[in-house]
Amino acid sequence: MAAPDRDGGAPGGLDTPGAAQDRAPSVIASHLSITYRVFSPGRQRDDEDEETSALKRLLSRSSQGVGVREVEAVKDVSFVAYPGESIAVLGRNGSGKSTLLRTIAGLVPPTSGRLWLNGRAALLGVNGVLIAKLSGRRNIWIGCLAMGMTPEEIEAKFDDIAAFADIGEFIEMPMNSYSSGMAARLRFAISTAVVPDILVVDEALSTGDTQFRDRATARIKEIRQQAGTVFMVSHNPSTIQSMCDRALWIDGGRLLADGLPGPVAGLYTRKYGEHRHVWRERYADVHRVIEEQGLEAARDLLRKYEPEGGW
Ligand SMILES: Nc1ncnc2c1ncn2[C@@H]1O[C@H](COP(=O)(O)OP(=O)(O)OP(=O)(O)O)[C@@H](O)[C@H]1O
Repeated sequence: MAAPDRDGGAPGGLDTPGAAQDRAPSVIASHLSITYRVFSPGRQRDDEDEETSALKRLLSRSSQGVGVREVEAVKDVSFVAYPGESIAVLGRNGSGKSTLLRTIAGLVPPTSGRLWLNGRAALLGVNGVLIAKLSGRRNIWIGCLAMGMTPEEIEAKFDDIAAFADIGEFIEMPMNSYSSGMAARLRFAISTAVVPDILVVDEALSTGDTQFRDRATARIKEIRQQAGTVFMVSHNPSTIQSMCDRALWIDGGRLLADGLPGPVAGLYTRKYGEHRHVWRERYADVHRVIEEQGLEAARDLLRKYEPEGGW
């Protein structure tokens, strides 16, 4: 398939970053649309409970009240990504970011348009396969096997994964005894044990302490240096600026802008102001600082966030 024009889906008119355009693209999305079909069980009779009513209508196959609703989550999105790029996907709640990323990771099929991947894509996060009542050690095995590693590869990488997760003796304890930060570190360590050609990160970096974030950032840089392409959803402007060299702004399922992270994040912020995601991240930062450095440090941080004219 011929590569579509790089600016084809980015009516924002922003300069696109100077990626390694002499290299073959890693991802080409051409007029990509993704629609969910949601079964809606229709109206419930007054004299029946919800479950019975839905079941009856299902079994009777009556068309009355039973419907399929379509949700167009991603609409006519086109872009070309290159190895070594780290691309932030910005957008409000429900704008289609996760759907786009899940499609890139091969988890949701496109409804129309074309998606071409040069290499293996992996969604960061092995949540679905890990078993909370089993130990970290067992979960490393389970997660790595699920990612297609051979037992020999797991043996060879095991110590590195455990060291990256930095959970000490907890490795022998069930995962449900971990703090959220420990669990996040373990998941991240497992997920990045093999370097995929295309890494898809959906909010994984919003958990964990500052130190872990730094290590996670370094690990993502390493992946990029090994010629991987990274896509990540982030609502945090500083993460976007420090970790990404390109940003896609998805609004109502459409690609509104595609360009350097600064200008795209600037446009986004101008349209939506301080979106509540930013504040959610800030609250999380404040809580973390309280735990790690105490109240006084958290107060300093809050002062930094204080809007002009005060609270
Ligand atoms: N599995 C699903 N079945 C039906 N509709 C879905 C499904 N997943 C998402 N949607 C719908 O698709 C649209 C896009 O959702 P998506 O999760 O991709 O947005 P998002 O930008 O990632 O949102 P958020 O920032 O809240 O995570 C929304 O209207 C959502 O309700």
